[in-house]
Amino acid sequence: MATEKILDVRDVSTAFKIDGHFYDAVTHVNLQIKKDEILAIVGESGCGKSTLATTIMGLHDPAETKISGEIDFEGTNLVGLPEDKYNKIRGAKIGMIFQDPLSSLNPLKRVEDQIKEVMDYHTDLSSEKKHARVIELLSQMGIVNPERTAHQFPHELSGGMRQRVVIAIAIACKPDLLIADEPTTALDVTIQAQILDVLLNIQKENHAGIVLITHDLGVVAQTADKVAVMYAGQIVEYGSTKQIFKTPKHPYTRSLLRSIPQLGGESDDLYVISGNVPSLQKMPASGDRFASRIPWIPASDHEKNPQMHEVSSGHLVRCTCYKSFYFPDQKKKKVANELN
Ligand SMILES: Nc1ncnc2c1ncn2[C@@H]1O[C@H](COP(=O)(O)OP(=O)(O)OP(=O)(O)O)[C@@H](O)[C@H]1O
Repeated sequence: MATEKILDVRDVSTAFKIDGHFYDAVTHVNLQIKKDEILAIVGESGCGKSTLATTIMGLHDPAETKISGEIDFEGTNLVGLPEDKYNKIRGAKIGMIFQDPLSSLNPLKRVEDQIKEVMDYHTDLSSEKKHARVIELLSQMGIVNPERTAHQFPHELSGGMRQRVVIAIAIACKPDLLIADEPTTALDVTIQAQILDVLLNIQKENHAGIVLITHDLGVVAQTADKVAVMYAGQIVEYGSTKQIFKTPKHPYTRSLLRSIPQLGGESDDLYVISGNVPSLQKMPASGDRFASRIPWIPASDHEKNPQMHEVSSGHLVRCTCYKSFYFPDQKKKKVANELN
């Protein structure tokens, strides 16, 4: 069913143990994904995107990580799920594509054996059927000579081919949910476009929900249905791709959009967001976490305990500071206009 919800992340926080103390890398995140939907998670490096993905995949050491909240995947809460049960879901019902295809592949095994491995674990298909599926998957990935590629080792393939193999492994068992963490970042621009096409085709054919993690807003504009903008472990804005690109509200979203020339509509000048994402130990305990990077906005414009506000149907923004936000050069222009 096109509107079936497959993932419901409710109030999820993930904290890492550093020097004996736990610090949040992901703080009270809520998001949902339906079948046939692509949700993009965007934000600078260090905002917690990968941590959220690996939390959903259950890839954290429980001794070093504290996870709270609920991750409802097709009716099963993944938080605290025993490893044997997780193993049945990972690879079969949830597939993951990592950024660097070379480190995701075993250099000593032929492509065919690596794709078969996941089927060996999750299916009881015969060897012939598995071979047929390998060839089908490699063809679906746009590989022109799948029999040849199936017999090659990773080092014999280009970066784009390797990423196609990684995607083939991730979708071999037709997962309902695919998590792609920066799937095109390590590739050059023309190959990036081909890999995005592959992902879009998979979504059409398999009707999977896709969580696409990226810092590339161009990729988001081309592919996503919905966007979650993450800053310092929190989602600061959430909405349809159209809402986020046409009527961005949160100062962070507006700053990200203005820092890419072709999509930011507020000025011709390229904008640089000053400062850095705070480290986990230096995360502000209260207030808008982005406030220190827009110091010209008075503290009184920020909420003390910023909440998500629905500004239009399905469009949520953290903190009311967006109401009075402006970029410094916009203020100068405004004053100049008033003086003339
Ligand atoms: N295992 C860990 N132990 C301690 N801190 C961690 C661990 N993994 C990530 N972090 C910290 O958590 C924060 C979020 O990191 P994360 O990798 O999730 O961000 P990201 O938005 O995915 O960044 P990138 O785009 O660079 O992958 C960062 O401050 C990072 O240093």
